[in-house]
Amino acid sequence: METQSAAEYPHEAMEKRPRKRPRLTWDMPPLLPPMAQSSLYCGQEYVNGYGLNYALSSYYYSELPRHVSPPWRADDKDGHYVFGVGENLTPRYRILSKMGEGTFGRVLECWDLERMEPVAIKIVRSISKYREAAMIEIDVLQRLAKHDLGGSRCVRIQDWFDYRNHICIVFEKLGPSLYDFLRKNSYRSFQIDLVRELGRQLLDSVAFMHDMRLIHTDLKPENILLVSSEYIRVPDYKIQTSSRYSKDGAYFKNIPKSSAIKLIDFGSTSFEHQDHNYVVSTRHYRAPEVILGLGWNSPCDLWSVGCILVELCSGEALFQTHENLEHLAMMERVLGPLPIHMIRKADRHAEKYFKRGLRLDWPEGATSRESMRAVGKLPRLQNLIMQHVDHSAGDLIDLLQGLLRFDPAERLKAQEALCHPFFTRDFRRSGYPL
Ligand SMILES: Nc1ncnc2c1ncn2[C@@H]1O[C@H](COP(=O)(O)OP(=O)(O)OP(=O)(O)O)[C@@H](O)[C@H]1O
Repeated sequence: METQSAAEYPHEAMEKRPRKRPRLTWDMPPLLPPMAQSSLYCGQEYVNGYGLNYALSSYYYSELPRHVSPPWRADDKDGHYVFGVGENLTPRYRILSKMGEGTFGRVLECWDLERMEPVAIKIVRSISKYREAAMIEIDVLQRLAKHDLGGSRCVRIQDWFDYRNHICIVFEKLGPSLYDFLRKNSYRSFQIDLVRELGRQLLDSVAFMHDMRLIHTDLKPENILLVSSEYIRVPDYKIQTSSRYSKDGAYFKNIPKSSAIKLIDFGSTSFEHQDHNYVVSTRHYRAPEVILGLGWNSPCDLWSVGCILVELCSGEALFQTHENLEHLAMMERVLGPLPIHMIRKADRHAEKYFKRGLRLDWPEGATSRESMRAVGKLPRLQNLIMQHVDHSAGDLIDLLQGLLRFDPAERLKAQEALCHPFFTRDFRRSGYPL
């Protein structure tokens, strides 16, 4: 068994969906990347999909004084800060690479020249609505940090500042997201003991937030980061019996060396006392009450956890859809019929998905044969789990049925889920290292 770092993963040709799915714009076709204005600045991300290597950029930047910020330059057309690898952000932080991008801004790996350690800095777009949301995120992060004494559940904020009209949030640097890990591992599922350990930590973090009357609202594998980038390469016995993967190296899969995870992205976090009727969550993880316009609260996070656990077991998102009616049809296919009392309360935008206010307008309302096929090929929850899980399937199915209850009032709460036999029963199983 060899130990490697996730940053060294080969990019495999099994792309099924974009690296990062925008929260609310996901239902629209993804935007093409803007033309690289200059390969020297933020164009670095367009060089064959990889960042410029540090040595190359430090060649360009060798002329710059070491401890100053670069001269002011205009933001790009989307309000993103234009950066160059190797230059300083402020005199304290040197930019090493780009780690990620979301709706709110870009996350850069930087070297903290004061504490001599790597950090991740989210540079928020210089657009007022994102600046305002960033200030709320900072408030949430500071509340979480105050109460999460061990700092083990949510990413730690180290500092924040306003730089050239960009709110910059300095975080501890974490490893890849669970989504990145699955993707770079050809979407091979995680073994059940790892799913159990990830699920336990995820629910513990959600319970912690809910105790503080905070609702994350955007839980998804992209927003769950492994603390460490290290992984182990092991033989993949499941796949050795399948002819699907017979290329070189395909008999191996990567598993994280440590299962420790933390939540990130509190940009959409909401307070429980607020009025909740707007649309939240990334499509695949969106709860039925959100789609039906019934109003939502903390149970919407537990629905997302249910979808995430299925994805970790199967390797693929459970509800791969872009539209509401198809999404509801998929839910019914996997979980059974929607309760009539929820159908009756659907708001005026959602009532069109139902026939005479009694049942889903499906398959009559389907937009294409392809859509009907996508729904039709989905198995029932029990079968789906049995296909992927060898032991503990019964307990896992029972837990998922509690997390994926249509009625939010009946859905398991995070603390209740943590007490479920899937987590508490003694299987004399091999624990997964934290
Ligand atoms: N502390 C961190 N350490 C390592 N990588 C990080 C860290 N924080 C964020 N990232 C990377 O940056 C990406 C974007 O971060 P984040 O989700 O906070 O941005 P966002 O703009 O709020 O995204 P969204 O569009 O989902 O709201 C993450 O998916 C992850 O890959």
